Amino acid sequence: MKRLVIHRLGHRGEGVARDGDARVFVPYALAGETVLAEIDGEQARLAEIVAASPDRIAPICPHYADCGGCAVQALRDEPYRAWKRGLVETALKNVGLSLAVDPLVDAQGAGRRRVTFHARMDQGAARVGFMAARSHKIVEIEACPLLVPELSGALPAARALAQILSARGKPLDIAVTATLDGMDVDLRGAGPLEEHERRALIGAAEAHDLARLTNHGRLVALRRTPRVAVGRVQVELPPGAFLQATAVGEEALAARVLEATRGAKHVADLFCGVGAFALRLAEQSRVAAYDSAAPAVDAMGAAARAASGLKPLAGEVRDLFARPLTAAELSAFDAVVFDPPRAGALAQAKEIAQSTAPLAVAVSCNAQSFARDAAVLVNAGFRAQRITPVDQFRYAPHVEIVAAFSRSSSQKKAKRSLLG
Ligand SMILES: C[S@@+](CC[C@H](N)C(=O)[O-])C[C@H]1O[C@@H](n2cnc3c(N)ncnc32)[C@H](O)[C@@H]1O
Repeated sequence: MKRLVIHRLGHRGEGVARDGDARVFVPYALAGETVLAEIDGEQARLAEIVAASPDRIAPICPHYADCGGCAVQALRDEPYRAWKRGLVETALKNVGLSLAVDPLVDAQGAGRRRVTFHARMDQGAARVGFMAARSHKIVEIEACPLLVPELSGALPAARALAQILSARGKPLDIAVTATLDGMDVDLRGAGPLEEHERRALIGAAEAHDLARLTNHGRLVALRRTPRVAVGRVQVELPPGAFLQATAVGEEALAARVLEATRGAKHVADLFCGVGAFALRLAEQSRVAAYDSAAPAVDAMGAAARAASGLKPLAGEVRDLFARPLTAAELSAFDAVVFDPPRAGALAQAKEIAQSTAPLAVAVSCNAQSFARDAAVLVNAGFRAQRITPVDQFRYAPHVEIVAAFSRSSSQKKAKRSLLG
């Protein structure tokens, strides 16, 4: 057991201490605290807080520090917000960008509208909950206070579904999304179902009033078609489709995307998903939207066709990692919005940099890949107008970012002559 002084909160939310020349990460310890910890390489297990930080508060959840979902729940609001905003500032500094970052926007709203539980089978019994941090151990929980009330039945439903498949002995991921029509559940890990399992799952879907149950995206039970509201439009959600974690988070990101692109006649929305931005953008601009997930692009298109008063919205299925929009293609747009997965969009950012597009709006769920892609734009003459961190994963080390980058017409002209 070692006595350690925590000097800062790291980017995964753990306390960072020094043990001689070595750096040690102590989960659940806060900056300024003196703790006793068991050290194992770079990691340490918090055994006792000898001197607590004045910023330490009681966590809201009894499973905190067990279930692995929340990294920082025992920190006062103000330092918590400073830490999250600092994640973005630090990532930018690490790529040589010293840019102003807005205060953190709280986007917890009514709670997270999607959750993935894990199930492990133990002698014919399903254990369902969250995975402990840095472990495959399942922590069985009673409820998660971060979820929307519409997901209050998600755990009992997940337990019932997992129990039906427990004889397989395979671990499962059970993704549950709250929709306008009830819970939409997608099972992963079971493989193809036997007929008796399918029948039992259909029974459980009825008993737990699920809107839809799919297995690896394949329909098991459809009781109501799950829809989500996107602005004033409704979208029929394809199984397993991406959705921003909170409704308020999606609105906060979309509001900033709309504000930045106001006045743009023709906008590209790259990595559009089911159209969280594209369907709203189509209220003010002509939009071309791209994503590699065909069901998402189809759902967005159907929603646009059913809506009235939207400007033209063209959806295209395209793998933007393998085949990013080229600089020449991008030059047709007045603004380019891109919202890639965690890996970021390096190839796409390089094409934006080479294009004559005057405005790029980056939305990201990863501060490191955001900073790397932002550096590509800034080095090509774009100036950051506004960088806003949005907190829809409260207590977790994830932060969403929305940032607008613009460049002057002389820089556009220089690019145009390069492109010929
Ligand atoms: C962070 S989500 C954003 C979706 C949408 N903008 C939203 O806010 O709901 C990232 C999207 O990238 C898509 N995607 C992942 N890999 C891709 C690729 N290689 N090419 C194009 N789209 C991809 C996913 O299908 C997903 O819809």
